[in-house]
Amino acid sequence: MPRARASRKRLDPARREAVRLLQRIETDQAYVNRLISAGLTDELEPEAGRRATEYVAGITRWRRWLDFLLAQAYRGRYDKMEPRLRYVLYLGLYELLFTDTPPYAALHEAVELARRLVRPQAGAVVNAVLRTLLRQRDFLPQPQTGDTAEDLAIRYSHPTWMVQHWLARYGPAETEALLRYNNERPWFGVRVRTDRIARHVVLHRLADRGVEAEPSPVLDDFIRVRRLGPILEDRLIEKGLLAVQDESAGLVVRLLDPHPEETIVDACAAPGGKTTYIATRMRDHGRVLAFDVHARRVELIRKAALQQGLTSIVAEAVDLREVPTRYPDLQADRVLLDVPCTGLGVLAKRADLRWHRQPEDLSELVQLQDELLEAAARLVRPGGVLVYSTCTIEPEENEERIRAFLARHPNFTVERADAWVPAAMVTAEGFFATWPPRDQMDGAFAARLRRTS
Ligand SMILES: C[S@@+](CC[C@H](N)C(=O)[O-])C[C@H]1O[C@@H](n2cnc3c(N)ncnc32)[C@H](O)[C@@H]1O
Repeated sequence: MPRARASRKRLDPARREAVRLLQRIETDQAYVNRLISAGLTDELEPEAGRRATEYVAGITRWRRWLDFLLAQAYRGRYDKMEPRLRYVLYLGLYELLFTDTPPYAALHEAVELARRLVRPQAGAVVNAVLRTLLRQRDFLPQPQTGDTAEDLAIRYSHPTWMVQHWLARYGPAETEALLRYNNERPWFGVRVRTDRIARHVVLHRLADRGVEAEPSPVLDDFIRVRRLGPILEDRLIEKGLLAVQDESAGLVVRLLDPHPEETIVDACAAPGGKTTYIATRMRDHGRVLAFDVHARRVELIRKAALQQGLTSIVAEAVDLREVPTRYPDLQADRVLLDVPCTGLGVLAKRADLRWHRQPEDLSELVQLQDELLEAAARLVRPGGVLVYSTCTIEPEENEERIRAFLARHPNFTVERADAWVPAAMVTAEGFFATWPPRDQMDGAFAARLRRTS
């Protein structure tokens, strides 16, 4: 009998693992990216591990929209549904809406998961809910709360406060473009050590392996790839030939424009993505002093420097605010201050960040950003350069910090970014600012300031 045979079949390990991970995320408040690197069951085949993490990342991203649809189709009290049944429904609906899995297979797998991981009768519930939504797939119910921010936040699965924030600043069309971008599979930036391997050689090698990749249109030593897996498997990173780095981060280093033989301070440096690019641009001649307050993260800078064969980098665990007193004579040619920020420019890459951020984070971070700017400014020699950068699109952490800083420090002036980065990414005030849907990279900001006296 086909039914009896189907239920004896082994459950698909990737889907079973996805349900287990969803449970861990909810009960332990675990971060998705940490789980993905450390939490997978050991005996899982690599392909199943990849699929499980893709399910979990996608479901995490789309959770609010999935909840909305499931609540419409479920005949009981959705808010009282047992968590495990909800995870199975998330997975089934996610597969139906966002993957190439044939609908019949997605439905069948979800029903089997419910029968075996929840209880035999739960299969019927899953079958009914998913079939209802499958029938409506081309005209799904839409939120109509009467509040534009709330409707967009549900439809694109973001917290309402974030959408309110962006609507007020960017208007509905730009906000919707950003919300869409945050849910799409982004390009990943990869820096090529072009002093060791030509960019076109890397592109050919990736093409041979069927990896979608293209040269960066804005940086001659970067490429963009749709999947990082093959690069990691190829061990090109361990060999020091490639580094995963968003193009927006690369452009910040171009804006700093370090030269050989200079003394550079990378003031908030871990894990060292920009530090190693700075040293590479200096052909490893000069001094790059890399500070970070977290000792464990400082180890990552050292590891990256070693891997990439860069000896001009000296990394130290220290709170930046103590550096001017610890090293009263330190006067650098250039200082990069890549501050801790809300990270709201990188939501496309970090599936769960949107759910961890709170509006209150902003005021705390802004205060720290001001303090770090004060310390960094004291490390710049007269005539030297200070670059302040973030990976957020929030003006409070960007333009507003620089305007306030300039009001306190008349001996610093803005140098327009046009000479170092594409003009389309330069604001009227001369700052570097990317817009993810337009530039197809993370949202980032940087200001280049010159100390005049
Ligand atoms: C945006 S990340 C830096 C990313 C890094 N520049 C890169 O490109 O790889 C901000 C860093 O600031 C560090 N940080 C936070 N508070 C600090 C402080 N008071 N002093 C020094 N570093 C600090 C954090 O540990 C974090 O590594």
